[in-house]
Amino acid sequence: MADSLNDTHDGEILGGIARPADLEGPGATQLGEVPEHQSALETHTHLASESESEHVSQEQAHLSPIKTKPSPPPDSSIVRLIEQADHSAGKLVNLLAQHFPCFRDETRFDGRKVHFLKRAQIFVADLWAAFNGTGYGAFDNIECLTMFADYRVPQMLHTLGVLSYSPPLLYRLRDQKEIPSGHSWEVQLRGCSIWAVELIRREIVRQHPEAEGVVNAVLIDFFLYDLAKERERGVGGGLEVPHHRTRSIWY
Ligand SMILES: Nc1nc2c(c(CN[C@H]3C=C[C@H](O)[C@@H]3O)cn2[C@@H]2O[C@H](COP(=O)(O)O)[C@@H](O)[C@H]2O)c(=O)[nH]1
Repeated sequence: MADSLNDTHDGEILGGIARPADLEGPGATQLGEVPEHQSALETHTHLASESESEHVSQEQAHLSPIKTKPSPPPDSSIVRLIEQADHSAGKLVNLLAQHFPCFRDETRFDGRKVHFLKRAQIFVADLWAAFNGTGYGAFDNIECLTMFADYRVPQMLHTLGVLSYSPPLLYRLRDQKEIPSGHSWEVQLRGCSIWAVELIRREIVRQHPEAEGVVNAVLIDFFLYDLAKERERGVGGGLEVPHHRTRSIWY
């Protein structure tokens, strides 16, 4: 799935395993090494062992004290970040993930790192939608965002017959038992939803060439999410199976 995203879109799609080449920067490289509880901007510290401490204190006796300047607090003012992104939706997503650990929605699948960045992407899409693509909501490449991989859209895609589930997964969903965050099923539900929405987008464009550059994953996601909410209220036939249950901060 991810390889095809990469092959066909030249790394433009942000979610899934693909990561846009033009968005890789020092921040992006750093992300992989920063534990979730530690801000990417925090200084790396380590607790010295007892022998190290002794060694250090003997050495320090011969050295003048080192004056360390406290590092300035990170400028994570949201307007500054938006300006820094320079109208690139992908850049803003990565800046948000870099500055706010709670947006750093990344996991591993099949030995590879996967960047979903759902909340960072929905932030940018909200900005785009709320400002109607102008001012702070003006982005040159809104089409580089993926759908927002959580639990409503996969449920809707399944109800529409776009996604089909293996029997063990179906049992788990019907039982409404938890699927742990990062479990292969959860990652596949999210990843396949991204790919399914991309395939829907391509099919729309194939049938309506004038929709190229107009229809994007954000709009398809908003449509499917609203549809899922309607179906939940019993409008239009309900939903086939319950949505997956995962406790996580990433949705
Ligand atoms: N894929 C996708 N997920 C979406 C939305 C929305 C609705 N849109 C706006 C809402 C706030 C932001 O400003 C969004 O633009 C909420 N959610 C997610 O559903 C969850 C809320 O659960 P419940 O309320 O029970 O459906 C929560 O994880 C939330 O992030 C969407 O459009 N697409």
